[in-house]
Amino acid sequence: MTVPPPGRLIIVSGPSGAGKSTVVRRLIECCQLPLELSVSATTRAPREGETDGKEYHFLSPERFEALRQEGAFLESKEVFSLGRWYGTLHEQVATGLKMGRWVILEIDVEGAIEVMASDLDPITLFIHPGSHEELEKRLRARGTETEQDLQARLKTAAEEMKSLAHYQYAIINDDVERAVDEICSILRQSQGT
Ligand SMILES: Nc1nc2c(ncn2[C@@H]2O[C@H](COP(=O)(O)OP(=O)(O)O)[C@@H](O)[C@H]2O)c(=O)[nH]1
Ligand SMILES: Nc1ncnc2c1ncn2[C@@H]1O[C@H](COP(=O)(O)OP(=O)(O)O)[C@@H](O)[C@H]1O
Repeated sequence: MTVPPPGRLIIVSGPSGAGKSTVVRRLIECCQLPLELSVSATTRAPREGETDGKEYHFLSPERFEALRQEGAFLESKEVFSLGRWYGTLHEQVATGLKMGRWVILEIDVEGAIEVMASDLDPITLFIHPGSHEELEKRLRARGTETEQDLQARLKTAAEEMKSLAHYQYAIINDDVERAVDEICSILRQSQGT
């Protein structure tokens, strides 16, 4: 039996609305690397069109807390201070890496900094939309948040921008295909490192 080459961990952070999910989805489709998205757990409600187990594992707060107590999470955070939790499951990451996959964590800055301090040696990318005005425009156009949620996301975005220096690469998502090409090149260059 052939042993697969070792996997890599990739962290993608950036303000809500920057286009992380859009870019990551396209990257997985078109970059010729064994990429896979780590499906996080969350206590937030599914949006229209989201499926349990695909975008997230949607859990009750009780179930999430039980998993946290059991140590099932590599990291977990209350993002946006609205009482909703998000967490990366150890198992998702371990299984992917063991199979030689390049596992992508789409996580907030606090969670990312915690993983950066581990021995997992992630490639770290921070995606941003170019300006705060553009971010607000995208969030409003997406139309998935209440006004309270939207304001919390914009406030957190301003904070998250201050952490850009913690990341190896800053990507401006002004154009999805261009951003995807840039990230794909970065990942290809890091092959073998
Ligand atoms: N720490 C941590 N943050 C996460 C995780 N999953 C998602 N997030 C963060 O939570 C934020 C909100 O996610 P979501 O509610 O899906 O909204 P969206 O990013 O605006 O589509 C994202 O921008 C991510 O940065 C996770 O497993 N851990
Ligand atoms: N380069 C871009 N230019 C314009 N709109 C974009 C771009 N990238 C993503 N979007 C749109 O912006 C919104 C937020 O993108 P999304 O991928 O949901 O962001 P995030 O995952 O960072 O919260 C979506 O409606 C998406 O279609």
